[in-house]
Amino acid sequence: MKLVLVAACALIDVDGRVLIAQRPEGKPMAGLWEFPGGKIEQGERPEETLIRELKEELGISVSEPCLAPLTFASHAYPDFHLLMPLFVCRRWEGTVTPLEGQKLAWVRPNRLKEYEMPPADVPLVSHLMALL
Ligand SMILES: Nc1nc2c([nH]c(=O)n2[C@H]2C[C@H](O)[C@@H](COP(=O)(O)OP(=O)(O)OP(=O)(O)O)O2)c(=O)[nH]1
Repeated sequence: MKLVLVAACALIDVDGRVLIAQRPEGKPMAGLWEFPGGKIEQGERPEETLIRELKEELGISVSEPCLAPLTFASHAYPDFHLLMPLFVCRRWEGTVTPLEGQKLAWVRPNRLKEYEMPPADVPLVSHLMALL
């Protein structure tokens, strides 16, 4: 079974809301809501992946000390096993902008369950609720 490493980040605004993004049409799991992030590339550390992805997807600059590890997902999809650390970040520079045409939503943790997420993400929501 292929092991896929993905780094994900819950951005949290001053009101304690969490940013989620809708996976676009044409991608696997299209329409589901996920945490921003992406696959960890060869030679990258997860923090570097997130700094790169948050810039590419959302146009914001994040510095490494602002990325705090929260928990991780370990989930068997039919065709690969996902190992995904989830960081939280409360400070960034710039304005969150959907640069890849994705829909974004700022959601209170107790309402995250109203948004359908990939199965790997479901256990992560309670960790966010406990944090916030
Ligand atoms: N970014 C992110 N990915 C997630 C989450 N939950 C979850 O199962 N995934 C999965 C979906 C994908 O299989 C993988 C992330 O890959 P990706 O978004 O960089 O890539 P992709 O599926 O668009 O595929 P590709 O075109 O880059 O090959 O992790 C999540 O909360 N955030």
